[in-house]
Amino acid sequence: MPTGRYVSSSKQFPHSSLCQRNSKTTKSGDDHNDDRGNDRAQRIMYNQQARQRESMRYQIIAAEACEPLAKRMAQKYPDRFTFHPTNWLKFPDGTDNIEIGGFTPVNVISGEHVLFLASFHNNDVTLSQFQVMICLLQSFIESMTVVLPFSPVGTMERVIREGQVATAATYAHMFSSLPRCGRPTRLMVYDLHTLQNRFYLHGNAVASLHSAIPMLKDKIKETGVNCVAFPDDGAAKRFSKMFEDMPGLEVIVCGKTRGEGDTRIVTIQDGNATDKHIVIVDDLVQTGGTLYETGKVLKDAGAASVNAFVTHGVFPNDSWKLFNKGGARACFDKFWVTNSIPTVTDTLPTKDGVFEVLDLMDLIICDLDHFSCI
Ligand SMILES: O=P(O)(O)OC[C@H]1O[C@H](OP(=O)(O)OP(=O)(O)O)[C@H](O)[C@@H]1O
Repeated sequence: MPTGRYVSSSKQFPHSSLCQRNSKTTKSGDDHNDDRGNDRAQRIMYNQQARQRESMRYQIIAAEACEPLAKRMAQKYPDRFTFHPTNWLKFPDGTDNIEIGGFTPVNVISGEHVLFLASFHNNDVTLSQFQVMICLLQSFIESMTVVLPFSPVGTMERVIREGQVATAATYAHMFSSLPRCGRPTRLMVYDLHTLQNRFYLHGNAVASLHSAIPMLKDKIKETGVNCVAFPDDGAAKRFSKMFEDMPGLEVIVCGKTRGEGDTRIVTIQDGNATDKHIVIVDDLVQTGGTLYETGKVLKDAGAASVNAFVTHGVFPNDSWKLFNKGGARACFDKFWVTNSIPTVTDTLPTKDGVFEVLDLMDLIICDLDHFSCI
């Protein structure tokens, strides 16, 4: 049973290398500013607040698909996270019969900071999770942070005909209408399709936007990749600034138009692929048409090797099979994807060397303490 909201300083969360990259807030102030008394006092206060945030402890409630992640977090940092399994049951008529963990035999949730690990991989589980979020927010909790690594409706943010439903906006409406526990719900999302979607939230929910690109940068340093390629202008605008601290890394920007079905027409707009070891970077893969056409164009232009990275492997209808060894689109040496959609990436074959699933756990834990990482 938790004994307080914060762990003692001797049990603070140990920084991972991912956190150290963002650890400006926890470093002591530079001496050359000592003469500016106000600045120094402000900095000390800021650092104290940052340290307090890093030692904040959370009670974890997780969607069924996120239970393995919740267990791993609690196992690795038991002073910081306590996981309470929830019974996601159904009545015979298919309606929810849920019992949230941590309330019986003793209520250890009320008065605490709750971390809700969410996965919206279909409408049924999404509705169940909204019901649990409402119930938690009505249970006198101190705060609620929802980690939804992949927002599946991110691409449905606009309509071209009256009557179509922009589900990015309607989901945001549902989040915004959640009860308030005293402060707004923090919604942590990774590599949201379009950044402006954050402004669809209002009222009782605030978006906290994060990126998995730091994990790709580690892979670039480990391998011989010396060039990043963006399949379209949107991806270039979205991600290119995140690589500015890697001097020597070449950049290629492509242009994409969509045809019928999964037809994509890709052309190189800027940059030279000759003899480069390239990684194509995008937020998500669905049919794989975008990545495949980009890979083909880069190889035709003389690339020495081509790899792919996406944060979200959506892969409807097992479209990943085409990229696996022997598949009709097996054009990548490595295909990196995070486990933001565990129901999909847990099924990816990783033994034959094409797919590598990057674990978001340490990044999520680090990002809990750093509010703007885009
Ligand atoms: O694997 P695929 O089926 O090719 O889909 C993946 C592509 O779809 C999305 O872009 P989209 O073309 O929707 O961008 P837009 O918002 O500019 O239309 C996403 O950013 C990828 O580039």
